Amino acid sequence: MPSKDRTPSPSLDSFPAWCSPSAGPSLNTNTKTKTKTKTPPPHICAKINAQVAANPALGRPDFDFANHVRSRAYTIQTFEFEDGGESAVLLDTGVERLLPPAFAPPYAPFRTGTGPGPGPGNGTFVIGDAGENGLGMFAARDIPSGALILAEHPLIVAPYLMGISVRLADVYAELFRRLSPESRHDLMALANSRPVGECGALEAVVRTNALGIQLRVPDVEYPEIATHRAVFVNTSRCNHSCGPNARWEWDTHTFALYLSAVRPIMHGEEITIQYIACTAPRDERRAALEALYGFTCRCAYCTLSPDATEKSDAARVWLGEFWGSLPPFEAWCLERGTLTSPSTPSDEDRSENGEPEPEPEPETDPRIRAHLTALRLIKHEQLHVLDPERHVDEIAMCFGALGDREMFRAWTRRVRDAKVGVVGVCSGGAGAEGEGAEWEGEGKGARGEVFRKWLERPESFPTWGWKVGFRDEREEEEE
Ligand SMILES: C[S@@+](CC[C@H](N)C(=O)[O-])C[C@H]1O[C@@H](n2cnc3c(N)ncnc32)[C@H](O)[C@@H]1O
Repeated sequence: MPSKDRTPSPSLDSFPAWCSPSAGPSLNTNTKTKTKTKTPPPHICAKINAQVAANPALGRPDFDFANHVRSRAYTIQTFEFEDGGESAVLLDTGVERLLPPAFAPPYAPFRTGTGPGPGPGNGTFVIGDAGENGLGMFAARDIPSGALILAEHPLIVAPYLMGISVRLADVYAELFRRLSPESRHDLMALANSRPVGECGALEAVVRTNALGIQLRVPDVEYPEIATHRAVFVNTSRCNHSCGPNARWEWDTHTFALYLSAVRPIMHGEEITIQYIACTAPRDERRAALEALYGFTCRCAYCTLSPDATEKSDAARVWLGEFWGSLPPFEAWCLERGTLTSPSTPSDEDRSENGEPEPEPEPETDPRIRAHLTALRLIKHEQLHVLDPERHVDEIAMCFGALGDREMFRAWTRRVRDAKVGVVGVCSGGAGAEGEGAEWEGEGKGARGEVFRKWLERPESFPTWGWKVGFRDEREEEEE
């Protein structure tokens, strides 16, 4: 039961594009040109290289800005979508070549925007007052875990790092000029948290509201950072929480973002996302949000008592390192390596967040114990963005490998309920209002069949009895 790997949304740094005059490729707004360029001054390259290397979200410790600039050429254009949306984009010509000739329609009910201020949303969310945090997005109905909240195209997209010799402000001004008056209005109505005078108003709005989307950069001599800044009318209204109840995913095929619930969200509850990965300790998270987005996080997980913060930090760091330190499933089947569990929060702590996961039996296998601990900590820290289903999946696989019919069936039912019974989209569609709209499941047929087969005949599960088999073989060898 392999589950889909999700990469965390990368955070955005705040250093300016290289602005040295007449040394980088120029911005060509009409044609796709490749300009021979001089290498930027070494002090600029060194500064940018250091900043990229220091940002783990970019994953490029070896980045070389001089090479990057030498191989760059950009186009600037407006995409108009059949659903009425529009995006003004500045793209590397290599990125642009990889885009489909026409974008597929979004996979789901779509709404381009709700206007600049508090508004009706799409029947699933509304934009409203979030107190000290300004405006925010709120659930306009109960939203089940896994359900899609909205899909939307970005208003503006530009590379995070531009090897370009024009001022960043001019790039954004040109993108802005290409938008319709409504889109310009929506864009400039978004929040601005940058200090006055740090940069122009437009750039400040982009920096405050941009999410880091990934657009692959192909066939260039020096493959570069795929992170691009993208600003959205609605999703950019979502405030950050270190225990968010929603996640967004970018899809290049439809050139759209999909926002979905990671746990049930109650009617009226604020819909939050994470701007940075939230498995770092509190002080690191706060410092990153301060540096990257210019605000001090006020979420419930950043304002715990010192004692609770210490426990929360330990749990988050442990969860963040979990998959990297877990020996491969096959190695576990061969009994090579285990993963030790950290100390877990006490029962009283856990009761705040609903029913705790059941304590594992003392004789439970260490790998299964570790997954159970992870599930408990995810629930306690409200870190459902970390995919609790992945742990449920693995627990079912482990019980399968151990040949434990009862537990395999119990956990496989949980996997099935999460994957098959799960809601997909709000069938009321864009603009559906009131109680009439229903949540539809997806993929019930074929996937449901597979689960039925495994539940009826656990031996048909691909890795059934593996661990027992290897143990028996070893015992025979030893004899
Ligand atoms: C992308 S905007 C989010 C929408 C914004 N609240 C609005 O009024 O449009 C980001 C800004 O919202 C505020 N914000 C978001 N999450 C916050 C949090 N957890 N704590 C404090 N301020 C937050 C900060 O001012 C931040 O710069």
